Parts: sequence; structure tokens; C-alpha cells
Amino acid sequence: MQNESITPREEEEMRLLVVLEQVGKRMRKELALLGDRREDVVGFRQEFWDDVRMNFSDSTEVGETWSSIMQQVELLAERERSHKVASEAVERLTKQFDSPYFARIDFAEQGSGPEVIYIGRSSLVGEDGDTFYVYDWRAPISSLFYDHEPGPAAYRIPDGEMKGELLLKRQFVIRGGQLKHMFDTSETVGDEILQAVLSEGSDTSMKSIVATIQKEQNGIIRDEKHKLLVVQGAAGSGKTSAALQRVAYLLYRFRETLGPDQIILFSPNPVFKGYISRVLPDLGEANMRQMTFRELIEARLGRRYEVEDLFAQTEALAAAEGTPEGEARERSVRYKGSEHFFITVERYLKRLEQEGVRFRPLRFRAMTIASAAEISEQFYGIRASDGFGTRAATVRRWLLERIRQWVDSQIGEAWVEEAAELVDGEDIQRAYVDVRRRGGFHDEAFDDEEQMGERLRRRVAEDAVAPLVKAVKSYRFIDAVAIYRELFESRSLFASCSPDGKLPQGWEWMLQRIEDTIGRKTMDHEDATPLMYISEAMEGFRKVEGDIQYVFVDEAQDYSPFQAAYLRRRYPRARLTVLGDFNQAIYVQSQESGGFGGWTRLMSPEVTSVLRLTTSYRSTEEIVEYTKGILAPEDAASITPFHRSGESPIVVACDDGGRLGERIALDIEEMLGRGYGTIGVITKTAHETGNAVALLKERLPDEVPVTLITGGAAELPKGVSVLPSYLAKGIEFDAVLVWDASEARYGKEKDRKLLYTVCTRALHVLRIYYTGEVSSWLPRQGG
Ligand SMILES: Nc1ncnc2c1ncn2[C@@H]1O[C@H](COP(=O)(O)OP(=O)(O)OP(=O)(O)O)[C@@H](O)[C@H]1O
Repeated sequence: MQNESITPREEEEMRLLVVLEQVGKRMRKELALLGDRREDVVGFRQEFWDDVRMNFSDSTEVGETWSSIMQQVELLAERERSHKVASEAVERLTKQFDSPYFARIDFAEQGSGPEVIYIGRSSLVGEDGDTFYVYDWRAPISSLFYDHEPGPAAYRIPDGEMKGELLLKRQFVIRGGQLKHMFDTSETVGDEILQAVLSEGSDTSMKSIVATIQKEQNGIIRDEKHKLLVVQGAAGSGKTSAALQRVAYLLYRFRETLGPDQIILFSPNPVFKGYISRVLPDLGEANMRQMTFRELIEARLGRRYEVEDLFAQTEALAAAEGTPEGEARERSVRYKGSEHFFITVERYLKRLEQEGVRFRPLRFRAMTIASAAEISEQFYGIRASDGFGTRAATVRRWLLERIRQWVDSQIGEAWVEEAAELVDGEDIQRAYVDVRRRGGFHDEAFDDEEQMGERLRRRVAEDAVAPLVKAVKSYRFIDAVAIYRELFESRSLFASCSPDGKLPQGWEWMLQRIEDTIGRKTMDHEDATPLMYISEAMEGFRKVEGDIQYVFVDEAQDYSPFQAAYLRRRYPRARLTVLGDFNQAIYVQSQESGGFGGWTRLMSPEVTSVLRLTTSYRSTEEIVEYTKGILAPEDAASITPFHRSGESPIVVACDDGGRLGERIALDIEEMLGRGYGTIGVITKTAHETGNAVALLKERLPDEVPVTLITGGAAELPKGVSVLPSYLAKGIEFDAVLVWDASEARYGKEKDRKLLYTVCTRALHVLRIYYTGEVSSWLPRQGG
């Protein structure tokens, strides 16, 4: 019975106490468990070596020692595993102690009375196992909170829909176990809690948005129907946030079958990787795998080539702009990222099934173990229908056997004898252990010495060919680079593979460029993905990660259609969630496709969903309206700001670079004085950052931290960060100060989106500085 004199707030405060008491009880239990086990583990570690019987006096003893160590390691791992389970629970409960839930809904299913549901980051069930004090935000019923206003409502259940009426929707801010605020949605205009959250300062890492997920975002988070989800969202519309909440949702929804290592997220750069790494742990989930496309390239090609990265490519294109060389390169970058080229390569691969695969001969010193022609004969001797994978694997086995036979044939050869003379004690020891393992060195064995000699020689020969074995095992006998070059070296071959039978414009230039770069063991960024694709296809995509169930691609507008198609092949069984903003397509390689074409056509329309997010949550209304003015009106039309007001953007004219630095330094001090924790000074290229840092350090007091962010940095620090535009992708700052937005720096058509990307990183303050003439992309009203 509700007491008339109790206000809803008092009622909620009492209920909070009940929940906290439950959390406390659980916590005590878990802590006791943890305490027991911790002592266990610490003590055990100390005893670890005492219990191991250490004896290396002979091989039998070594074996004994080894197994005794392994036994202890197994035991320790076992104990640490259960210890981890307990500490995860303690961690979760600690968070629940701080803030056990953030929402309440009262829902009456059709034909029954209202049920009161509290929603939090994780669930809390009473000791009876029946009382749900708090529901996890990912439970089916919780979606009512995100999707509906009070009134008729429904939520999805595994076998249909549960309909009813939402009677109350209440939001709470609970911190440190205290009820700070509560609002009923029906009582307030707009979303007070979202307002409050967005007005806070930004941090050096991204936050979870669990308490304020918006309806359109919830649609992305909970989609289970589509194999390909493509999200076009305005800058700051919560694409990355929704993606991470979706990962957490999927891990919960499919917890029996899906682990974090079966989810992979492609991030734009290492800075961004660090930036988002705290969201999932904050939601109580382990992080998924994160990768940059660059890492894929490095893993495959980096050992043998110095591969240019996307940023270096961008800067090289910028530097050569306007020259014939620059134009030719740009054309080549666009072409090699295109679907046309992907189809050409696919058709080339088809041809290679019949003929043309280039192999490297297997040689040891001047001796040929298997010639390229022999390898080719083996390869093409296997049915084409078996596919590249089976054929390459069969040839690999054949080559390994061939090496083994060759080693046998070499035991008596002079070079082996000579090398055996030179071996050191350790090798002799190993040969001894070998012979012994085979039952030698007992009374009846008269030929032990001879055996030892033979073992030694064999070992010497095996050691000598070890690099060859390794190369064969990693399929180095397939010469992917020669295969790729061949496509450009033969005009008729290229034309016959090209879908329209034509050579691309600038084909001769591309051929010459490949010769120049690859000959020097360097590689242009635009050649890396096609080469990687050919190389992996030739091995039958043996390294494809069939295990990966979900692939997320953030900042998807930066990928070329070729890269999109390649990723689809690489993760053949995965469902794809692709998020991007065509207004932020800043790289030449993806401009051809309008930023998205490559993705939306990857799968059939029935399994594809293309969604839009148009409300921008990051920046104040003033900043959103201002930055919309940078874009072409048709591109900006649908972007709407969330109603949060702040300072209008300011454009500041400076006489020269020195003055510009001076003015920015002054403004930095002002921003710090106003309590802004993260300030981003964003330059166009990496080239300018060094100069900017030097100027700022000179003018700012020593205690103001100024950090230069480079491509390799993985942490975003507090204070002032100086970084080039492309590293600012996806991240945000309380205040953004744009370094030199002059017409000279941002005057070209392709600078428009770059300037937009840079300016939309700002949460509260945007100031733009320039020397000379101001970029004509900036709206006039700002100054
Ligand atoms: N529902 C929400 N509740 C609270 N904050 C939100 C919500 N959606 C987005 N935000 C905030 O808006 C900001 C931008 O979000 P996010 O970085 O996910 O956007 P994005 O679309 O990936 O942006 P961009 O494309 O510009 O990199 C973040 O600070 C995020 O916390």
C-alpha cells in the first residue's frame, strides 16, 4: 500500500536503499570468496617453486621436472581462473553500488496489472533467484524504455511481440548510491538527462551512453535481422557510441555462443583505438578485438616492403597537387581503390586458375631443390575445381617432402661434413639427447658414436634449410608480387580482365610507378590492398577468420570500395556493421564512391539495411549550425542539432604565423581557465604540427601540458593536444582550435569535407584562426 504522505521521490529513495542492501549482501559474499582465493593464489605462487622437483641432471630427470612444472602451472591457472570470476563479480557490484539503475518503467501487459521494472547496466537478482531488482539494459523488456513514450507500447520477445501499455517512464541520476535527480518523461520538455550528460566536459576516453540511448540508435544496437547494417550518420550523431553499445548488446544476447574474440572492430587509427577502449569494460564486457586496416597490411606485407600508409599517401598527394605527377598519382589512387579494379583482379584470379601463377624456385645456395617450372607443374597438375587453397596446400606438402628428401641426399656431402666440424657443445648435447631418446647409449649399442655423427650432420643440414622450410610453410613459393606486376606488364592481359575491356586512364604511368616502387622494396598504399588480396586468394584465404561472427567498420567512408570488397572476402561468415559519414570522406581513395557505394552493394538488398542518424549530439547548436554551412546545402540539409546552447564559433584573422600561435596560446589559457579539460589544436597536415607545438610551448607557461599526437600514439592525454586533421577522426575535444584555416590551406574542393571533419570535433567551443585570406568554405556569418 502506498502511503499518501510519501512523495514519489521519497518512495524511490526507499527503494534505492532496498536495492543497495541487496548489492551489499552480494558484495560481502563475493569479497569473502575473493579473500579466500586470493590468499590461495598468493600463497600458492610462493610455494610454486618449492613444490617443483628441479633436476636437470639427465634427460629422464629433465622430463620429470618438466611435467612437474606443467602440473603446477595447470593448478595455478585453475585457481587464477576462479579468482578472476570472483573479482569480475566484485567489480560489477562496485559499479552497482555506485549506480544500480538509471531508469524505471511501469508496463502493463495486455490483460494483466502493471509491472515495475528498473533498468541498469547489469541485472541484480535476489538470493531467491526470482526477484529481479534490476534488469539489464539489454533484456528484451528494457527496449521499452528506449523505444516508447508512455502509452501503447510493445517489445520483441523471441517468439513474437509483447503488447501492452507503458504507464510510466522515469529516469534517474544515481551517483555514489545517492539519488541525485529523477524525471518522469511525461513531465519534462525534451530530455533533461541527455542535456545534462552532453553539457559535461569531454574526457580523454569515450563514455558509454547506456542511460540515454536514443530510439534510432537503439534500432542499430538491437538489430538482429540484417547481415549487413550500413549506418550513415552525421558527425557526432553517435555512430561509434551505438556501435560499441551494439557490441555489448550482442555479447549479452548471444552470450552462450559469442565471445569478444569473435567480434572485430576496424578503427581508423591507433589514437582512436585507445580512445574507445574503455567503453566496453565500463559496461562490464571484455573488449572485442580492435584493428586498423593498416595492421592487416603490415602483417602481410610489412616484413618485405616498406609500405606507405594512408596518411603518408594523403600528404604526398597534397604535396604534389597541381603537378602532372600529382594528377597521375591521384588518378591511380582512385582507380586502384575502385570496384572496376576489384572486378579486374577477380577476373585475373579466375584466369590464374588455368595458367600464369608465378612461383619462386626453391634454392639452397647454388643448388635448386625445386625449380619454378616444377612447382608450376605440380600446381597445375591438381584439378582447378579444388580451388587455390587446396592446390597451394598440396604443393606446400610436396615441397616440404622435397626438402626432406634433399636433406637426406646431402648428409654425406662435403658442405655438411664441414659444417658439422664446426658445431658447438650445445648442438652436440642436443644430438646426444636425440640419440638417447631413440634408445641409444646402452650397452648393446656399438654404433652410438656413428649415430651421433649422423645425427649431427642431419641436424646441421636441417638447420641450414630451416629458413627454406619456414618460407615454404608461409607459402613464399607463390610470387604474389610478380603476379601483380604481370597484370600491369601485359596490356592485353589487363584489357582482357577489365570488365569493359579497356585499360584505365594513366595505365602506363601506373606500370612505371609499380616498377619504380616495388623495385626499391617500397610500396604505395594503393597497391597494398590489391596485392594483399591476390596473395591471400592464392593461398585460398587460409588465414580468413571464419571464426569471426561480427565485423564492425567505423569511419567506413574512408575505405575504398576495393577494401570493402576485400574485407567481405576475408570474413566470409561475419555479419557486418558499417558506420560512416559521407560528409567526412577525406581520402582520395574513397571519394569516387561518394564514401559509401562500396559498402551498400556488398550483400543482397534483402539482408541489407541502410539507416540514417541525423541528430548531432556532440556539438552545441551553434557549432552544428555553423559547421553545416561548410558543407554543400544538399549535404547539410538533414543534419539537426540537439538543443544545447553555447558560445558561437569565432573566426580570428592573424597577421602571420607567429601571431596566430600567440593568439591560440592566449585562447588556450582562457579555455583552461574556463575548466575545459581537453583542447584540440588541429592542423591540416602532420607537417605543421611540429611548428605549432614549438610556437605554443614557447608562449605557454611550462605547467600547461602540450602534447603532440602522432600516428603511433595510442593515448589521448588531458590538456592540450596538437594533431593533424586525419588523426582527429572520430574523437572529440571540449574546445577545438583550428590552426590556419586560410584559403591557401583549405581552398580546394576536397578540403571542404576535411575542414568540416575538423570543426565537428568540438563539443563546446570552436575557434578558427587563419592568416592571409580565410578559406572560402567557411560560412561568412561566423566572423
Ligand atoms: N544517446 C546519447 N546519449 C548521450 N550522449 C550521446 C548519445 N549519442 C551520442 N552521444 C555523444 O555524442 C558524441 C558523439 O558521439 P560519437 O562519437 O559516437 O558520434 P559519431 O557519429 O561516431 O561521430 P563522428 O562521425 O563525428 O566521429 C559523444 O560524446 C557521445 O557520447
